[in-house]
Amino acid sequence: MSETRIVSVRTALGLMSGTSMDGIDVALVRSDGRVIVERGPSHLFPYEAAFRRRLESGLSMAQALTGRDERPGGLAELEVELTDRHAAAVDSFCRQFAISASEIDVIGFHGQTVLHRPKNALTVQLGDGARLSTATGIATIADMRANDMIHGGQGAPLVPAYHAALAGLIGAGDETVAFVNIGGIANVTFVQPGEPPVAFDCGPGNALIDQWMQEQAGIAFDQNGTIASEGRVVERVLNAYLDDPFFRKDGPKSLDRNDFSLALMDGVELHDGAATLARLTATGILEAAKLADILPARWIVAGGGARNAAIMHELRQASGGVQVESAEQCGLSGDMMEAEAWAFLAVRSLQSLPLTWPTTTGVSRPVTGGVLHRPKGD
Ligand SMILES: Nc1ncnc2c1ncn2[C@@H]1O[C@H](COP(=O)(O)OP(=O)(O)OP(=O)(O)O)[C@@H](O)[C@H]1O
Ligand SMILES: CC(=O)N[C@H]1[C@@H]2OC[C@@H](O2)[C@@H](O)[C@@H]1O[C@H](C)C(=O)O
Repeated sequence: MSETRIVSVRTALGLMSGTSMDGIDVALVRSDGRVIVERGPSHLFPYEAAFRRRLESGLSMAQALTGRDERPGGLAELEVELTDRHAAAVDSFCRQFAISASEIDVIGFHGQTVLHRPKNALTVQLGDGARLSTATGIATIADMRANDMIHGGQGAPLVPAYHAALAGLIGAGDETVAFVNIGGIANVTFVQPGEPPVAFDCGPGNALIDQWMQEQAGIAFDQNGTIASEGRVVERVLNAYLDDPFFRKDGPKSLDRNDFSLALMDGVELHDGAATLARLTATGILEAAKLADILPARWIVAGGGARNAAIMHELRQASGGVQVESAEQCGLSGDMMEAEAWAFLAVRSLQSLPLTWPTTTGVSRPVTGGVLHRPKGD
């Protein structure tokens, strides 16, 4: 009798509170952990300015942490509030899309990164998986970065496993596709046929631009890159940023939100500063292909930075004729890709499939990850 492998398709909800700290992205994905069966609805639940400021102060408090589970000062309280906001987002999402919690097999819960020090094998995400599971009544996988670090990995990026599956979904075939995420930090994944993904963080994304806009103009971000489009790149400042050894280092490598600052921007005018930082982001992305020595057939750009026309213009100018598309142009969601990824990773975690590879985080061997929490009383 021939053995039939039964692969179960799970319905998963991914929850992402990214480094830009703009809110909670929620996305539903159906998958067997290898193939994306369906990309379901998704929604952003934005943080109001006051909570965003509390998260920013959480980042400052976290500077002193030496262990992943330490929660001194206001961090414990902040973690409870953050978790409860995620539970409320799940509840609103289910109501909005008429989904019953019982239809969701698993939640992939990222939490909020408050500290990332790969050199010290330390990455800290606020978010209480047990509390979220009990509040929602849904099995929850949290702490997906931890096992990677235990096995010598950077703990980031984790989204490449999903990029690889997306390449299958869009029918990339024999082509090498580069997926770019321009979030608070930018990261790139090269998906080559028949190979594990090659990925790393490649430089600042929107976080630095947002800080610049806030500091210089009192506004949260450079909408559509309009300010940058009216400025001129200050080569002296650009080169000073690019002098950072990070840009010459081969991957795997990952960044903390605070690894780059505005310290080099002294004396720069608002528009020129925005233009310079947009060029910096684009340069970091394109340099990644040189560092990896991979020539992609196309670049697919996701994350909030894909809406910054100045960054997209810079990428297209300097890509050497290689097509640069937004995720939407490929029928994907640029805003929700990471939340979808966390749903997909949760299914992989349930099946003990690898979340990371030596080529994505530098982990010693492909490893799974995540900690499963079941609702109390189940
Ligand atoms: N219309 C727009 N024009 C320009 N920039 C935009 C626009 N919409 C969003 N952004 C930028 O995108 C950011 C949010 O990006 P995104 O949600 O991808 O980041 P994140 O997921 O928090 O970060 P990360 O991927 O690093 O965890 C905003 O802070 C803003 O800078
Ligand atoms: C430690 C951490 O939260 N890193 C984030 C951050 O934001 C972008 C980049 O830096 C990436 O490495 C990672 O997030 C994505 C979702 C990832 O792990 O793939």
